[in-house]
Amino acid sequence: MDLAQKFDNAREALKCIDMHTTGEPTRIVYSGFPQLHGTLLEQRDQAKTKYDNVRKRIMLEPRGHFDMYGAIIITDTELIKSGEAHIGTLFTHNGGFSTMCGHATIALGRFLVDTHDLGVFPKRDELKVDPKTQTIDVNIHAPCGLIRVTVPTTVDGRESDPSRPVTFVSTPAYAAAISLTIPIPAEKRWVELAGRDSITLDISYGGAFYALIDARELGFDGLSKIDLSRIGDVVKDLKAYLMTHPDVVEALQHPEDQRLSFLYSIMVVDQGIGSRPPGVSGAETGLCFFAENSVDRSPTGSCVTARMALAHAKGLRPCNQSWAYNSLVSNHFDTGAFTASILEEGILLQGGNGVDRQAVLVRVEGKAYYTGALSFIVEKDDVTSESGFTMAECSG
Ligand SMILES: O=C(O)[C@H]1NCC[C@@H]1O
Repeated sequence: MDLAQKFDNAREALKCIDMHTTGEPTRIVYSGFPQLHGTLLEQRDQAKTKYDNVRKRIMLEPRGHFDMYGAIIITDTELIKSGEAHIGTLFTHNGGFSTMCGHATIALGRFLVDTHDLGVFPKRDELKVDPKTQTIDVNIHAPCGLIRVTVPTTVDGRESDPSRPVTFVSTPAYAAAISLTIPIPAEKRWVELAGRDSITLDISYGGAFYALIDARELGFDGLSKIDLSRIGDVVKDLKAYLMTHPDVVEALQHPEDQRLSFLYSIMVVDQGIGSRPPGVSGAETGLCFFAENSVDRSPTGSCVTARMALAHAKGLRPCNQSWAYNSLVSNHFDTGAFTASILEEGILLQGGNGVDRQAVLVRVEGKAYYTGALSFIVEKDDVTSESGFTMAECSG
């Protein structure tokens, strides 16, 4: 038997399609992940507590790597049952399971249109092509809520069209704290701060919470030339500290669900630079450290949503104005910026916990491409099969 076929047919095979969005990987797991039950957030809890070894197996080495990212296809959720969503997903990375991911949503959009196996995507036949725009709408249930994705297609709608961007509209986004001044204790004052004892940052929500900090606030001279490993060390240290600071903890209270109330990432921004696709009013660049200090190669779609909400709250971004968001990779290739605009403002999110927020709806667009297809198997005696590893663990 052909070896690839043998792996494909293995009972415990985890089957994946790999894609990338501006260089950021999405490993789409479409078969073989253990069965989960309940609401999507309950399924996320089960995945975390019962199957973290499977996540590690496919995210970490030797099958993945420190900066791998994944999306697990979920075919039964409360929003699928109610008819609002066509499919569900759990997002995963080097540290656990996240609540929203823009770059993976863009990749998933293409995958879901191109998949015609009803065992993988039972509602594929319900998708309709819009003859005017030659696009298909797919509603994806993510842990943060319903994401409306629009995928350009061929005329008959059987395949996605990679030459045009996928767009998505995430759940309502809002600025959670503007211009917070955070004192930095003496033992944490890394050299770049040059004696300053505080930094100023914003916190914004785009399906996950982001702390947004200008590179200069951290003592770096923008993002056009950066010591990646040094800024990574600074951000890691800072994130651990921020998570203990009462003003930050207060800003991270999500109005609807405590399971969404955590600091996912620090996004270091440089407003001054960035490649600028035609038709946008401005551009900026960000360097996103998320989960266990993974570096996003893409412009971070969920943070683009959060940054648009923040700029709107600061009075800098009116509805329908298009803005470009870059990563180091999109600047390097001068292509691949995500563009975004605000579709709706003044959405009131009323929390049972007394936290009310004024939110906006943001449309984000970007392109994703396929890189391959994989079947991961477990061989007897292979110690890495249980849960993979990171080099940091092995080096003590
Ligand atoms: O595009 C995004 O939203 C994501 N990329 C990796 C980290 C974020 O989840």
